[in-house]
Amino acid sequence: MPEPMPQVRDAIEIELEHHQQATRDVPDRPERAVLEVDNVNVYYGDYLAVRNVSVDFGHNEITALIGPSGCGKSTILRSLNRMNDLIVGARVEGPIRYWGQDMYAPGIDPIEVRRRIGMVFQKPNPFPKSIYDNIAYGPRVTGMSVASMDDHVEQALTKAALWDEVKDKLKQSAYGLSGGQQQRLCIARTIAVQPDVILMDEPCASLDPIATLRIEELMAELRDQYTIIIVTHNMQQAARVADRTAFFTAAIDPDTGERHGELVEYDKTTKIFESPADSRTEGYISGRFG
Ligand SMILES: Nc1ncnc2c1ncn2[C@@H]1O[C@H](COP(=O)(O)OP(=O)(O)OP(=O)(O)O)[C@@H](O)[C@H]1O
Repeated sequence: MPEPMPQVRDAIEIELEHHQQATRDVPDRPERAVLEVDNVNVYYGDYLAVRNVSVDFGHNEITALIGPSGCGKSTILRSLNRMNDLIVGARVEGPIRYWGQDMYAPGIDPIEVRRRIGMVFQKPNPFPKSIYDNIAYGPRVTGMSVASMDDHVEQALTKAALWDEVKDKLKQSAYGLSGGQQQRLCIARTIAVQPDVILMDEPCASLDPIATLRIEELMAELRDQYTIIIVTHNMQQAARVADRTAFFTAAIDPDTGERHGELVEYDKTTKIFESPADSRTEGYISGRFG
């Protein structure tokens, strides 16, 4: 096997060292799966975007989905809380179980699925409302029973490590916050409806390095209470924050010439970056392709 590019390798090794100091022991396999993706295909119209994906996401773990552009990371992420339902022509085939229940079964309310499995997007997208109302909105519209909305807002902002920065301006517009603060507000807004899984689609892609670090620290704090699944293009970020990593790629079907995304390898993050089982993973993490 050819030697990895040294600078990419060195950077990841430094992050892994940081990761090992900062994270707990991770069992070889998730002990309790919150979400089980069982041989799933996802289509857009007739196009099979991702095929035969099977993966169990562990409770109170952070899992990173990595891989080259177009391999289906966001497609899989969106299928984990039925966000693909909102895309015309998108279709998920095969069960995805949330605590053992097929979330695509008839009679399952997709709104309730999205309350329990929240999502944070690449670009911070606060509502055009005050900081307070951004947080209070979800509990109000879902009719959540909250003893004191003021306390509830404070708790969500505290969990998202934003309270101290905004406590004196709760009635001001969320648009007055910095990008990193807006992203933490969006995390607080997700937390406010009491999910147990938080999906993050490149949550730091539009943030500077300091704001990125705050979000990564926040993820580590939230892991004790939530299960986090993050799509990232940044391999150092995966090495820093994730307990487990799933590597996807896109392969061309020789019969049809179409590209389909597939899961190549899923394992503990240290294993993926230090001794991957598949040469395609090795090629990607060492920067030889992708
Ligand atoms: N709304 C859509 N309609 C049709 N095809 C789509 C749609 N969204 C994604 N695709 C296709 O599905 C495949 C997987 O895309 P997806 O965005 O999930 O990949 P990705 O790995 O998240 O990519 P990136 O890293 O560039 O965000 C691609 O071929 C893409 O063009």
